[in-house]
Amino acid sequence: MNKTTNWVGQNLTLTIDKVAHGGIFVARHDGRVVFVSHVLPGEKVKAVVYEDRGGSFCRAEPTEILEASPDRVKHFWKQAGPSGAGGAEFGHIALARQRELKADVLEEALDRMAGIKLRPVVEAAPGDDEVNGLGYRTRVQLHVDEAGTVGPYRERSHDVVKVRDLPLAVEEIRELEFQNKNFQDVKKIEVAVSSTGQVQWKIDKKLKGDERLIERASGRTFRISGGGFWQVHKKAAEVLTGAVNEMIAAVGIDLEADNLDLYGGVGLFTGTIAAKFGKELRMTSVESFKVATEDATLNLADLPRVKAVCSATERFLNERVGNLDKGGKVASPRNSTIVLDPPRAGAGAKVVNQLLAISPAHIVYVACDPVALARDLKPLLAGGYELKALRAFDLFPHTHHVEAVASLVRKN
Ligand SMILES: C[S@@+](CC[C@H](N)C(=O)[O-])C[C@H]1O[C@@H](n2cnc3c(N)ncnc32)[C@H](O)[C@@H]1O
Repeated sequence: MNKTTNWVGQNLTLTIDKVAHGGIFVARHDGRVVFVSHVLPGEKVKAVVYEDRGGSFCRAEPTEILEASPDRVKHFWKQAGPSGAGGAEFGHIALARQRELKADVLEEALDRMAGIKLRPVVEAAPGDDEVNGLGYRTRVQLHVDEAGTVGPYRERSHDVVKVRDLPLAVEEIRELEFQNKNFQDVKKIEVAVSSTGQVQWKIDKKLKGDERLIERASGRTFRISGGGFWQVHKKAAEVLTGAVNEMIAAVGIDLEADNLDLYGGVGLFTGTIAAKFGKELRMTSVESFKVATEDATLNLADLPRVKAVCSATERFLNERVGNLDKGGKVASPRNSTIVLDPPRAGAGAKVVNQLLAISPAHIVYVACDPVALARDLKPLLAGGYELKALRAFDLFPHTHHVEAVASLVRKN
């Protein structure tokens, strides 16, 4: 076989080398890379190629495990696995080993993309080990097919898989048993439950149940109206606000400075930073979704020097950078702390350059994608910041996702 032959349908015998970003594993065959799902490093497998667009790599899934890794376990979800229900692509791996693999991905991304040499520890959320990392999702998206069957999509497809249970969902969602009901003329069902016991679901965007969810985290209450972002794992808000506050405590915060909470959602970080460091905190939460900004305004209403602004981060920072050029009416940004928690794609070059122009004393970057984080860290380190601390959390057990929080301090 060579590069000019399309390998789709070929059953290859492969030895798996290492994990790659995105929940897949790397093997080599006949001079090409084969990305294989549902396997483990060190395993010998037979795998069928399902995608080959030419070039240096193709994609395959296992048909037979010839030599299994000692870290392979029976998948907890019968309908998952190769070409099965999506969303539990690490479910065949012992939980502790899943975290090592996530650490491998983060370590490699930091080294390759930002030149950072660091072996992160991926920490479990409290209580997860006791329940094998199940029952944590407070938000679940299900799809409905033409026959009315409700379930997750089959991986790499838009086919709905009939499942009997949703083992990653919290008890309150599992008890609703949407997956055992039949819906006609519906496409999508989104379910969310709050830590204070409310249940909300949307059937093709039509809201049912509680109109607003009330959440508690790190000593504060937050309301979230339909569509607003809230962290998925039931312990995520506590874990992430704890990490952010710990990093801020280690560096210190100037409560008078022009502190910012970028991609602020309903005000989670602003509220919990104020709860820890004082209600006199000056901070602006910047969020592009109007409904979430309205929630943030209410959630932060008791904090006299806090503001929630509805704006794209890029546009907001543009104005701040413009003000610097004019001598600036706003409080000095040089002493400020900026927390940012962007979507999966990361902050990107434009926002990173704006941050460098503002040059705050401390940047706390909350990231849900290790590669996007590493890509954004590189120019920040080159621009005069030092990586003071980095913590990583397993807030999506049985998937490849990993959350990281990085603390960057201006060197001079
Ligand atoms: C990962 S969530 C974090 C929200 C919040 N920090 C939290 O933990 O609850 C990212 C948030 O950024 C918002 N967002 C997405 N793109 C944005 C942009 N360009 N500017 C400002 N906010 C944005 C989303 O609506 C979402 O609320």
